[in-house]
Amino acid sequence: MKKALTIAGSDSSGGAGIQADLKTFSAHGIFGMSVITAVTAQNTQGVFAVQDISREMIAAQIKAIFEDIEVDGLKIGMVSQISSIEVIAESLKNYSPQNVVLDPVMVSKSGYHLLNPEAEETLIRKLLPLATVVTPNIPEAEVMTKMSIRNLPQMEAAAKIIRQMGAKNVLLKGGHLEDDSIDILYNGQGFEYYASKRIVTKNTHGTGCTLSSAITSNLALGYSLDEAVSRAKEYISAAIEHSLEIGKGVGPTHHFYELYKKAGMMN
Ligand SMILES: Nc1ncnc2c1ncn2[C@@H]1O[C@H](COP(=O)(O)OP(=O)(O)O)[C@@H](O)[C@H]1O
Ligand SMILES: Cc1ncc(COP(=O)(O)OP(=O)(O)O)c(N)n1
Repeated sequence: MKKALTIAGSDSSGGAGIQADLKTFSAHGIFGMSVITAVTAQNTQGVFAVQDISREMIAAQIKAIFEDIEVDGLKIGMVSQISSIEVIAESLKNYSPQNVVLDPVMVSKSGYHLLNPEAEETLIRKLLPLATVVTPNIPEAEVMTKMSIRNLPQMEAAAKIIRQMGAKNVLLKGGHLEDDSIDILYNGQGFEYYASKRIVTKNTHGTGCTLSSAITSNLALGYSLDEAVSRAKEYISAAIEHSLEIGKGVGPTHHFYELYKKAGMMN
């Protein structure tokens, strides 16, 4: 059985973070493991508190896994502060992990700064070079490039700049634009495009986490990056199509049974 690890924050409401990642790994028939970087108190209406896990405990979790278990795919999600980023980068150097998907989580849809803005530069400098692919959304790409992104040509220009910052591949997600939802992958030579019809729903909590952990799952299963993204896009589209009216705010995507069967059967 293939094994994947998520290094990310816990979402008490289960829609994003570690919880979304583990559900996605399971749906793909992957054995999921976690290193928790922070515990958040959040629900469909907002983020109310965050407690960071100490750098010693983050290092100990990473060591415990890598010294014992083979990791076929690694996703890095919410990392809130400079010291956490530094310890993750230092620890991972000992293990040279393959198939690393970096979701540079910065601000939740409810507007909470999950990454301390002071840590943005450290995240780019320390984690980007470790990533097989980095998956910013439009606001994250705007922070990274300091440019405004409103259309496809601007997405392409931003992806080129982010790759120059040290990522091997850049998947810039278009979920925040108004038109059809198009994600673009840049590998330094050319672009691949992954388009889907915009699904009209308010329930999109955890879309970025789900997409990045689906890519990680597919890479762990041995798919090429292009195939991994293409399959992950199918997965997230179905999970949004069937998203749940849970809570009073932005409900979560749904890793429903048929989707488990589909992702699993496609293995
Ligand atoms: N309303 C939607 N309809 C279809 N796909 C969507 C929609 N919203 C987001 N997506 C897709 O979900 C994935 C996550 O995108 P995005 O919402 O931009 O990221 P994040 O959750 O990090 O803000 C991308 O593949 C994006 O294209
Ligand atoms: C613990 C935790 N990690 C990441 C996020 C952000 O998740 P995302 O998939 O980008 O979805 P939104 O929260 O923006 O809806 C999070 N909220 N919590």
